[in-house]
Amino acid sequence: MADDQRLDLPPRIGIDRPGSFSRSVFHERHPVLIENLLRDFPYPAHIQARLENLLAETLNGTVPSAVPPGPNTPSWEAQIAGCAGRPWSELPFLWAESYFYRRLLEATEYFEAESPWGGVDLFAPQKHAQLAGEEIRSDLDAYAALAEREPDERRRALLTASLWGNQADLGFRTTSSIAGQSDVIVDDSAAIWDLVDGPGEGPVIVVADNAGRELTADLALIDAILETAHVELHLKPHPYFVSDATGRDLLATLDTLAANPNKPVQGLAERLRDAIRAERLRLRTHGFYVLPSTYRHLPPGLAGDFRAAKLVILKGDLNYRRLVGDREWDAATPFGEVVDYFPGDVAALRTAKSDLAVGIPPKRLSELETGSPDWRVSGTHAMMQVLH
Ligand SMILES: O=P(O)(O)OC[C@H]1O[C@](O)(CO)[C@@H](O)[C@@H]1O
Repeated sequence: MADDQRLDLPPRIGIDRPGSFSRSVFHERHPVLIENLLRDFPYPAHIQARLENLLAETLNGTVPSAVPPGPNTPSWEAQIAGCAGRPWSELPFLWAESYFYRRLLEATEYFEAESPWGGVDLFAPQKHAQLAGEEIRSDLDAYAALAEREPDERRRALLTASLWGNQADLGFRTTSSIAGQSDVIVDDSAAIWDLVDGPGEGPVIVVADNAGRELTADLALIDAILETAHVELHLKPHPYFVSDATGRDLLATLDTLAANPNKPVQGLAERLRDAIRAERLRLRTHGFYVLPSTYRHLPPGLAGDFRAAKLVILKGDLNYRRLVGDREWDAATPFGEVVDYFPGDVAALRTAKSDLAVGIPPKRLSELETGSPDWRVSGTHAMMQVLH
């Protein structure tokens, strides 16, 4: 279980505390997630049984020593060696969740070349439903209307849309519905644009999170960034957490944009496709993005890419957990102090959907704790935090 061993870091968030959000993910959300998979796919009996057994194991069992099939075997071997035989209930939240999703791919034979279920994205039905949905259509109508606005106003709107786009996380919606947008608790947006427009030949790297409404908003933001910088969009190499965006999702999203009746949206699809062909927009992926490690343990190649970038924009809650460390931080701890290890300039854009946060001004923090006690996990509060 590679993670930072520094003794002065707060304890890791676990999944054992009754009443905690992290425990509810395993005990309330995952049973529904498995039920949804059994509803969405006509799995044969052996896959149904594997899914049910996996769920039971996570609720009451221990971690087996076998390494689930798929890429990154050496990393998983090392990770599992540190956890085999331990009850799931004792595992750190980040590790347990990441391993759970890897085991889901095993149960559904995702990596089995000879299986008819091999390569079938188990979350595709939910992703497709969102891409075909009314909410995306109305997002794109709003995008089209932005064409009339002043450049600064457009930029502000696109960054805000990408930030709140993170609410559209289908895993989160498994058991919770998000009740509206409250406020942006920390807003470092000016620093983001300064870095994007600043000197240097390096690309702006956008590390994507969810497909669907979030990726759609991210692509509109990327189009605006392309006016002053090259962009690299980093996607997951294979399905992982519920709606995580892969290359296949990106292509489906471009098709959705191209088929939209609004001319400005069709124009967006065309510019993005041209930018990909011309390699001003590069699509990348990396095995690191589907491991339980934090960003403190970046592989050297990816760390070098981040160092050379103008700015790295990390989207979403899971990336935030991996950046900050999934620990019981005092939320008033300065963001820069916690992430000063990061190899380059970094911006985190997330709606808060898990227990951790840092960089909240103390006065604001006490207002939140009294006025909106569930602000950390409700998805209704957002933050844009920058280290440079
Ligand atoms: O899609 P995001 O923003 O990374 O969020 C994933 C969310 O799913 C969870 O992992 C729970 O399943 C949360 O902890 C996290 O907030």
